[in-house]
Amino acid sequence: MKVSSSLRVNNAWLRRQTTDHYVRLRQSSSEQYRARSAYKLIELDCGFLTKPSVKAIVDLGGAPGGWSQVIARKFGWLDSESAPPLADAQPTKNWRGKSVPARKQVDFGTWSSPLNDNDPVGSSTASQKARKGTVVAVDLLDIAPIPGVYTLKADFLDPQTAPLVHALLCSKDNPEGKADIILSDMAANLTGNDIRDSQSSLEICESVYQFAQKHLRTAEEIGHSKGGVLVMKHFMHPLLTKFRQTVLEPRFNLVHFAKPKASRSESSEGYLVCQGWKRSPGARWSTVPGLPP
Ligand SMILES: C[S@@+](CC[C@H](N)C(=O)[O-])C[C@H]1O[C@@H](n2cnc3c(N)ncnc32)[C@H](O)[C@@H]1O
Repeated sequence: MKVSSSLRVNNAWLRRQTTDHYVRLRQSSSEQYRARSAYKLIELDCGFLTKPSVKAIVDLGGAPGGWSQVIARKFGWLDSESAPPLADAQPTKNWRGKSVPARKQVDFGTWSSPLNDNDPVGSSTASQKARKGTVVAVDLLDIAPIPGVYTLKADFLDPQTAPLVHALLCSKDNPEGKADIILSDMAANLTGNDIRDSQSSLEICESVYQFAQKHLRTAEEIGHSKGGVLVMKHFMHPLLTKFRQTVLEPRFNLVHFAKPKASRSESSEGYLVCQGWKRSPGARWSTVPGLPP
């Protein structure tokens, strides 16, 4: 009997799904993570997610929401019914200065606020106490609401996106709109062309780094010693080691490659974990056409 190749692929996928430790863990655990990738972040976290000074986290490539669920849980949002006070809702204006109420279509994407619309401005002491931090998750795809998480549907590589992420980070406790931690699990759709795919991955890392240069907090006790933390997914690229050595290492106290156990061994993905963002300027870098060095 002839077995079609798509049937064979489906069978292999099914076999992998039913035997995979993390798929089973996800299905049996009470956390109800939306994606097995949640366990990658849990393994990558060397304590930075729980530092008391961490108040603002950006989750890039956040759909379907596994990493944001992990963060929301660490911040205490998932243990509480209460929403943050409306007084902290940002932005009240979009990047063009237009007023943007919660849950509104904006010019290049949709963002939704984690706020409870019925909660009047700063009215509830309980909600003040429950406020543990700001989470902004960005993806090309929809992210179903998660308590405590602003979700923004937009292309992070579009230059219009970064100002909106920044605006969402701004609050009365964080008027500069700095992020303590920037996470990127972004991956472009694979084309099957290894050179093109690894180039896209490096371009994504460069864009995330450029965002970090502007928006990552220095000097707080967060990662290794002081300063913000940046975690970026990457695929193998001939220039990756150079990028790490010339760009990341001069700007962070500690940079290491990590391959969490939850990351499938057959995947060439890995993560750059950079801790302790320093104030001093490092090497300038850009191979992305159109982006300033
Ligand atoms: C591996 S998934 C992330 C899984 C996520 N960390 C979780 O735990 O649910 C990678 C995501 O990156 C997103 N992505 C890829 N390129 C992007 C871009 N330019 N802007 C925003 N999101 C992007 C994809 O849409 C995809 O949802």
